[in-house]
Amino acid sequence: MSKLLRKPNKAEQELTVIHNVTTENSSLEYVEFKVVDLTPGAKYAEELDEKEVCIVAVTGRINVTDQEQTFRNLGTRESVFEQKPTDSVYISNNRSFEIEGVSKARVAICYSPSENQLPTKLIKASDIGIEHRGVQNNKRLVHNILPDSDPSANSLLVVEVFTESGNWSSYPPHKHDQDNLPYESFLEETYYHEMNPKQGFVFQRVYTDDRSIDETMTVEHGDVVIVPAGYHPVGVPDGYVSYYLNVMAGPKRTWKFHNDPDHEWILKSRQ
Ligand SMILES: O=C[C@H](O)[C@@H](O)[C@H](O)CC(=O)O
Repeated sequence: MSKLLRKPNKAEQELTVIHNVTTENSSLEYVEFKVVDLTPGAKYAEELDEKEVCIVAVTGRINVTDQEQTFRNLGTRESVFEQKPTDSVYISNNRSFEIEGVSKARVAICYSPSENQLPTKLIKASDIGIEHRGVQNNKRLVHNILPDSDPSANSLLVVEVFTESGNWSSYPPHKHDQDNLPYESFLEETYYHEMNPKQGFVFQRVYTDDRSIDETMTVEHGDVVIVPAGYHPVGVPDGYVSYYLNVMAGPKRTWKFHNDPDHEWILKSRQ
């Protein structure tokens, strides 16, 4: 199995760590990512050092505290495929946090480096920027949870994307693996995937210009794909809807991607 593909832990306890992608157990240097499942009353707590987090109520309802403020009953959906934005909380470096399950909940904890402590921020579902991107078979719905236009974070970018049956996203293939602004930024990335129906799959290719990375993966419900570098398109088979949550981070908090020149004609042919 590809080293870029992570399968979910399927144990079921009060607190279950479904995924734990770290800079120690992956090739990433900026992005870290956890998915935890909580039953009602179960708690997950952590002390942050030089990292910031965005805590996303993926499904179900949670309480979140940074020991100074407490945000209660966060979360707006039982399934991501209700396709409505959800609540998140940004917490900066050198703070601690605790997440408590109010209902059965799945929570994404998105990490990146941070040295300049910023205020904790509730990112309300109602404040999420919604984008309908693409045309023809590249249509996708984007919820910008923590985009580079929001100055609330030091290095973290978080977005969730819905791609309908028979469509592609992160397509035409693009990459952001060069620290070369204004032309391209260097952002590592993780994808947390869900499928509807659950037995579905998508194909995701991660590849570099020199093909030193060239992995095409069959990605299933609950899988994580790690993108240390390279283009990273996603194709969704007929009959299924794809969801993924992206975490991005790098030396500069700017999302400036570069399209694969072999496929950029697709965009130009539709102008
Ligand atoms: O670089 C960002 C990720 O590849 C996705 O968020 C992608 O941009 C989603 C899309 O526009 O299709």
